Amino acid sequence: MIALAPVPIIGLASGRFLTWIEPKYRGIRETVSRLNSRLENNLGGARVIKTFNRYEFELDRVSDQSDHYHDEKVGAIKIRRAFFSGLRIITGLVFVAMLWVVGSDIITGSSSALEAGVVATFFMLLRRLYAPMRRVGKTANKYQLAKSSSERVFGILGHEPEVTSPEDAYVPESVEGHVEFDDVTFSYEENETILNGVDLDVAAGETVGLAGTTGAGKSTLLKLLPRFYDVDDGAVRVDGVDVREWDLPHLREHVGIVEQNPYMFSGTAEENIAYGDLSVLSGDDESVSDAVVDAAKAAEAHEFITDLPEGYDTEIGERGVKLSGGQRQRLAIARALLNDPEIVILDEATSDVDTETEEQIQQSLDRLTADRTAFVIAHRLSTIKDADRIVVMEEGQVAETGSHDELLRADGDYASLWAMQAGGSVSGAATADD
Ligand SMILES: Nc1ncnc2c1ncn2[C@@H]1O[C@H](COP(=O)(O)OP(=O)(O)OP(=O)(O)O)[C@@H](O)[C@H]1O
Repeated sequence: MIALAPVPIIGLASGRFLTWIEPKYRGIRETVSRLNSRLENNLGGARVIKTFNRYEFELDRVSDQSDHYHDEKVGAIKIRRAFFSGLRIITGLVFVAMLWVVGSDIITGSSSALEAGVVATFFMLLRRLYAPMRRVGKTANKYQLAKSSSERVFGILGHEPEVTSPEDAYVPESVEGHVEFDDVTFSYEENETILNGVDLDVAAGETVGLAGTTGAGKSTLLKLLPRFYDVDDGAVRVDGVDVREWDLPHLREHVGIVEQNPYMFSGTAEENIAYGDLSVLSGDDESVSDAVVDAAKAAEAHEFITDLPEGYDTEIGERGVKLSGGQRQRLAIARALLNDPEIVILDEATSDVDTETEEQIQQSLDRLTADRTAFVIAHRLSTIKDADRIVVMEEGQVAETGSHDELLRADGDYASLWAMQAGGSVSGAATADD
């Protein structure tokens, strides 16, 4: 009975231990993830930190997070140490008590059943009984540690995407590229309407330029087309079918996007262009795919790529850090050309580049938008001057539509934006162009 006395005590203590250690382990996971994201931010924003000389500030913020992590970790270690030491003390004390009782029995000869050899064997077996009992505690500890880690992992894995394909999704045999925004209302946050009743019918093959003051909702409107978000009210239709009824991968395959600051993966120039259509990669390291070269030529990117140290095989580094903004844009246009979508979205593709680069990008854009439905958001109005139609957005609504000449004659928002740019307050490009 003395030998078995620790069993219920260890069982109870293990139960208490689990409830004490659980919040500590969860705290450790949370603080370490905050510390990691702070470090990642610092690495990603290293240039901004250097520019503003914010070493000390960032060091303090990292130290703060590091201290929180340290405190949580030390808290867990204290509980763990108390628990495991407690287990050893309990089993040790029982061992001593057993020695005392049995030993004195043998010495005094009061128990005829106990011989020294039997007692020695009994104590050896007792050690074998206590070792797994202590292991129960260790297993409980590992279980709790794994539980708090897996809660975080499965929390992410189990996250349901808000935008998914419906059952019996629409899969088109061919796509024309007719796009309708029908009374579209949208907000990112509740009660903060960003788009308010936008109506826009764009024929297949038409090029629409979007203009308007910053924050008017131009980018947001176009994010609804490949379903990065869903409308709150109204509908976005492609070829007469609501995008929410489309098979999502098919929809996105037919909508190409060139962002102002396109993302480049670490890898070669060829691989980054081929991302638009991975089937063109032959797997042969020696030769460059003809389709990639054709796309690069159409995007005015071939020349600078062949000037790179290893041409198309040059590693352009994580996020394309070895390329200029204009070069990255042309690679992104080549990537989109290779995918050959029926609908393209170009978001402010010509801002922030010099005049020569702008001309090259303009040429590649013209090739990209030809024979496709195209939406071009541009801060430099010269980029969209020749669009079939220009849509001016203000405060989440369509304020004006028409051709460049019609809008100038109407003397509204577009005319004043144009006059402002021609006056050189935004960029000199419009002046030169006009
Ligand atoms: N992911 C987001 N979450 C919450 N609000 C957002 C998000 N993206 C944009 N907004 C808000 O939506 C409004 C419209 O932004 P949007 O980027 O569509 O404007 P824009 O007309 O394209 O502006 P710009 O010409 O400066 O790019 C802005 O007030 C912006 O703060």
